[in-house]
Amino acid sequence: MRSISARPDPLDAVQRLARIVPPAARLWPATALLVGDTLAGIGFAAGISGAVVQVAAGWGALLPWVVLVVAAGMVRGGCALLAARIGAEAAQRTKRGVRAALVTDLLARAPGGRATTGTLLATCVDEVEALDGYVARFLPARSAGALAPLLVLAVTAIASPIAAAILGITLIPFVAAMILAGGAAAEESRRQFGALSRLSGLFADRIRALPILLAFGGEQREAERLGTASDDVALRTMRVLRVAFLSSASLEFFAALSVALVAVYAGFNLLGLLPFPVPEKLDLARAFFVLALAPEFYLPMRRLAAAYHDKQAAQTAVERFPDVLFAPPGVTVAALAPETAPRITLTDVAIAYPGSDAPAIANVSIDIAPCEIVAVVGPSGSGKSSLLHLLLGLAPLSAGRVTIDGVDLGAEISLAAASAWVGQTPLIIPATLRANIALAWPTATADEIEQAALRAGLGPMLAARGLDAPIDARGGGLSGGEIRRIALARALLKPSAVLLLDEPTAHLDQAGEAALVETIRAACRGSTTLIATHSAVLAAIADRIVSLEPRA
Ligand SMILES: Nc1ncnc2c1ncn2[C@@H]1O[C@H](COP(=O)(O)OP(=O)(O)OP(=O)(O)O)[C@@H](O)[C@H]1O
Repeated sequence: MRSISARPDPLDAVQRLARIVPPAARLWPATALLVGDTLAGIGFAAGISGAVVQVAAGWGALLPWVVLVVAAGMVRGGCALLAARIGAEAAQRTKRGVRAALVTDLLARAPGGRATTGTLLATCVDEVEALDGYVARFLPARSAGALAPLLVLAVTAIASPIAAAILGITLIPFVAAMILAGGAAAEESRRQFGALSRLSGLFADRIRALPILLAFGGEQREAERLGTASDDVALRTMRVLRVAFLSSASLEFFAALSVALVAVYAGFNLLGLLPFPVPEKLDLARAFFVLALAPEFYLPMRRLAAAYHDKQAAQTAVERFPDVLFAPPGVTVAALAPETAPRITLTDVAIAYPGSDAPAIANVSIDIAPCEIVAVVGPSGSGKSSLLHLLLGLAPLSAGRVTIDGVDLGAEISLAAASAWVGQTPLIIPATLRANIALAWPTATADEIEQAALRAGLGPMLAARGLDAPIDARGGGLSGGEIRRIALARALLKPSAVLLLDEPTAHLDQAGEAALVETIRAACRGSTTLIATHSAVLAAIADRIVSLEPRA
């Protein structure tokens, strides 16, 4: 059995992020490097203060401090570089995993729903990209931001407890500004994502529909809609930038204020000019040390503040991901894959699509013996395709029971893995004819693909253009009949115990249909087969004909 989908679980953005990104603890090498950067910063400050004190004592006394300054500077550069690389690699892995899960979900998804191809594309490309900064920068910066300032505070307190107290007090407005800016950024970021997704969706869908738009003269109207959507993105982006600049300006202000206060205190203490008594007397080395160290106190938090926007963007993005990505492990939809032709039994089956008032079919009972061929006929809209989709897990079973060799085909089990399927609107991918046919059975040999193509009646096309003829995403250069034949070649290629054929001879002339009917008759041998058709010639090859009545 194969896991193909899962039951959604209502989670908020924070819980969703926790499900799909690596825990911060797993980014410990990047965090350790950022803390290492702070330790090197302490060494740098010690080197500066030592050098200042020794500057009059000559090169011999100065040299060790200069070496300390240079070494600390190099360590800082190395730490920053390595932390960025580790974070980027973790982000890359996360994005790859999420995109793979999203695409798997989209491939297993029933057709329909409100999301368009364009918006789904925007989710897979742009919105997954929003996880990059969160994993690469925010998570390591958050852990380091909790640890590194405490280290600096402790070392500062050893040199000057009052300078440490000044740093601690100025932290209050800094954190308050961070929280306020974060809240505003979240809202703007959410709006920007919505606008970006609308634009990407609109653009991708209009490009796909370009020939139709041109044919109906709708290009001007659609160009205007795209223009309005782009203006909206530009406006939202400027608002996000405005909040980002305002918040970073306010944070820089409090950080600079804190360094200035420490500088004034250290200077006045050194000169003995403080207008109030303090329980410590700083010498030049300690005064310089606390002054050089003060910016280090805010550096990890400024790094965190800079990455805070990444967190908001990631939270907004995960809110838009499909619920199925966050299902707890273990709850999955499985695919039945019997190796020999199974008995398929439908008892009082009904299919009601979400949002539809009337069911597409109701009270349908059919018992199909192993290897039996059943033709399903009925007027347009009577539910023939829906019946086939039900077995593939693409339509909901609303009432009744479907069993495959006695095993219930419930909401969580489909026959897709065991079936060869010819749908009414076959998917054509922008690739060669060979790749399009091999889609159904990627491990097929070149000879098997060619045989399937010939049996499906693609001989003339093969002779004229060959199996490596390129096909575009719209199936340009293919006739309706050729697209049908490609779909049939796929079904012939895939070894399967169940054949589900939905109008396989539509778009074919009489001679073409007659030739294909023979191929289909041969292909059905050894499989349990359901054929939805309007063609009396095709229905005639069936062992039994089941007629569906139109629903009022
Ligand atoms: N995904 C869907 N969501 C909502 N309604 C649907 C969906 N698919 C089909 N329907 C509706 O279910 C009914 C049966 O459609 P279905 O395509 O199964 O009929 P059909 O007999 O195969 O028609 P045709 O012969 O024209 O192919 C129709 O009223 C259709 O509008």
